[in-house]
Amino acid sequence: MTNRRRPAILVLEDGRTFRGEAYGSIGETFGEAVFTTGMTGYQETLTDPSYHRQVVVQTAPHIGNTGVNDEDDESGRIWVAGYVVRDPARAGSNWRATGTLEDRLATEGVVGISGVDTRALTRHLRERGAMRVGISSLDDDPQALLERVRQAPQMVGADLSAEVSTDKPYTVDAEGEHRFTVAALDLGIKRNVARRLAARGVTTHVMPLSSTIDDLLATGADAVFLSPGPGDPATADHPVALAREVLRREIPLFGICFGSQILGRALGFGTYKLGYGHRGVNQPVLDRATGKVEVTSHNHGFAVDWPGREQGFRAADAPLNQVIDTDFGRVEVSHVCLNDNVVEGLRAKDVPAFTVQYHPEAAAGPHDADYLFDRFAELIERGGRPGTELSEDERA
Ligand SMILES: NC(=O)CC[C@H](N)C(=O)O
Repeated sequence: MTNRRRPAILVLEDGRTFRGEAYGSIGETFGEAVFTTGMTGYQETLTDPSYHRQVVVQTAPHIGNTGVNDEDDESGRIWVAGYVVRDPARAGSNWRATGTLEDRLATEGVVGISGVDTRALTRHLRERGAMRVGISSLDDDPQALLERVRQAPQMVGADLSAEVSTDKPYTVDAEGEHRFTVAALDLGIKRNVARRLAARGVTTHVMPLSSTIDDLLATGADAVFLSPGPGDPATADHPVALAREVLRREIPLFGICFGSQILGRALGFGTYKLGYGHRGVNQPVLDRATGKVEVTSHNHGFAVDWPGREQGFRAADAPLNQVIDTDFGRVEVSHVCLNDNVVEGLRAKDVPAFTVQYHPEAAAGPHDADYLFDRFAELIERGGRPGTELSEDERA
C-alpha cells in the first residue's frame, strides 16, 4: 500500500508551507509540530502515548529501514497525530521485522508526509517554537488548510490523560523472585517502565487515571509510580492531588516526565512550556549529586518552573546544597539539562520522593539512566527513608 507519489502539503500555523508526498494514510491531520532528533527507535517513538496529538518530525533523514516488529511497541497502538520524514526506506529489512513502516502507518490511519526538507522545518520550529500544523493529501490549497490549522486545539491547556490511560487495572509480574509491589498511575505509561521494574523483582499494578489513593493502596503497593504522558501538566489536577496524598503518607514515590511535572506541582512549583522542547536520544543531563553526566532520552515540551527562572536564574547554578522549602519539606534540583539548564529531576529531602523529567526506561536506549530504577528499589527497600537515594557506591 504505497501512496508515495500522491502529493501532500504541510502547513504550519504561521503560514510556512512545505510540499511533499503522501506517506502512510491518505487524509488530513492536525496537531502540535515537534521534532525529534533520535537516529534510532522510530517504532518506540510512534507508539509512545506522550506523542498523542503531536505531529512528529524526524530529523534523521532515513526512516523505516528496519521495518516494524512485534517486540518494540511501547503501547498497543501508534499515537502520533501525524508523521513527517525526509526519505523513507523503500523496503524495511531486519531479522525481527514483521512488516514495513508505511503499511503499518496506513493500517493505523496515520497521515504522514515524506520528501520534506526536515532540516529546514526543524530550524523553523527551533527559531519560532513548537506550533500547530496540518498535513493534507486531500486538499492542495495551503490557505484553506491554514485556516483549519488555526482552529485546531493548542497543546497549552490540553488535558489528555483520560484519552491514553488504561480503562481497567492490569498487572505486570516481577521477573524471578517478587520483592516489591508498585502502583503505577497510568497517564500514558510505556511498556518498558514495568519491564525495568520487573527486572528488579517489582510487581507493577498499572492503574487507571480515575484511581483514588485507596485504590492505589488496595493493590498492596509498597510505593507509587507516576507515569509519563501527553498534554499540559498544568491541567493534571487529579494526579497532583493524588501525589499530595502519597507524599502526606510518606509512601515512596518515583515519577518520570509527566510524573515529574506532577510531583513538581504537588510540591508547589509551577510548570511552563518550553520553546520547542527536548525530544531525542542524546540529551546530556548532569546528576548534581554525583557530578556524572548521562546521555539520555527526552520527550517533553513542558518543564518544572524554578524560583527566579524568569529573572534569569539557572537551576544549574544553584549551590549543590541549596534546597527550597515546600509544603512537604526541603527539595533540591537533582538533575539539569546541560544544553539549556532546564530542571530535569527533583529530589525531596524530607519525604521519600524523587523524579526525573527524562526517560531512564528509554528503549531503544540509551541506558545510562537505568540506575534510577535501582535507586527506586533501594528507596523502597529502606522503607522509604528519604534523602538517601544514592546507592552505597554512588555515595562513596
Ligand atoms: N513524555 C512525557 O511524559 C511528556 C510530558 C508532557 N506532556 C510534556 O510534553 O512535557
